[in-house]
Amino acid sequence: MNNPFMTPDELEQALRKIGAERYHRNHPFHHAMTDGKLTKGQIQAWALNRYCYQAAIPIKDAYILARMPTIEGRKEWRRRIVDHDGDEKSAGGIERWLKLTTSLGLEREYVISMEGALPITRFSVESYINYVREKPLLLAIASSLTELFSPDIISSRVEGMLKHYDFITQESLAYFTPRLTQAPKDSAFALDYVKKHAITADQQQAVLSALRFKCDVLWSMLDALDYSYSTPSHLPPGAFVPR
Ligand SMILES: O=C(O)c1cc(C(=O)O)c2c(n1)C(=O)C(=O)c1cc(C(=O)O)[nH]c1-2
Repeated sequence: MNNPFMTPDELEQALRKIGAERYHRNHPFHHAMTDGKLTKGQIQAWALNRYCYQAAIPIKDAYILARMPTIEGRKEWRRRIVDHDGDEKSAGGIERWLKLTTSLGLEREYVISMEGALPITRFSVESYINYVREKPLLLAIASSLTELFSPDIISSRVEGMLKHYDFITQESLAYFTPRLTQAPKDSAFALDYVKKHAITADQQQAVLSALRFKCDVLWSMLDALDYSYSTPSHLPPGAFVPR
């Protein structure tokens, strides 16, 4: 099928439509979380599995950084890595995520080992890293565009969790506060890049499928949690068992 060439703004609209339909904000597990329907064990499992994603982000960003041809682009992508890994002055996002898992009663070393993560979590995260490593730079950058939609899900998550779970505090959710300013900065750069560099109809279609792929990564991680922790007998061998 021949797809027509879109203006950059039409491309942005098409990307936003994908987010509206496929972003993990629409997942039943997210709704259960924000409606106060999850047990502490399910929230522990979510935080433990999500650690794998957090830990992968600077790795995939390093693959992008290595291929960025401009100083401006490298500076931007280096900042993203520092946001997650931290520097001499401040702890990064991964460390802040570990504060959350620790506050939930999970042992730091156990979380970092990823031993208790679900197989699908590991496969999804690995496929994201591989995607970024193997695809052209344009698509690697496009796959980060789920961040266009993350401030909204983060706000609803934080609000819902603080309202419904007495074991969650503002402090334990501190990971998310800087994300509300970091993510718009990240996604503004990435969106601008994609709008400028997707210059054929085929490239535009590829950009859209990169975003669909990334939505699938996030969606499958919640599918796995939903399936495995709704019914204890669905737990794969070796996975974290809530006590
Ligand atoms: O809380 C969320 O639901 C959520 C989603 C996403 C996302 O949409 O990929 C990211 C984050 N958080 C996040 O904290 C983060 O640092 C991040 C980096 C990226 C990326 O692909 O480069 N996505 C996300």
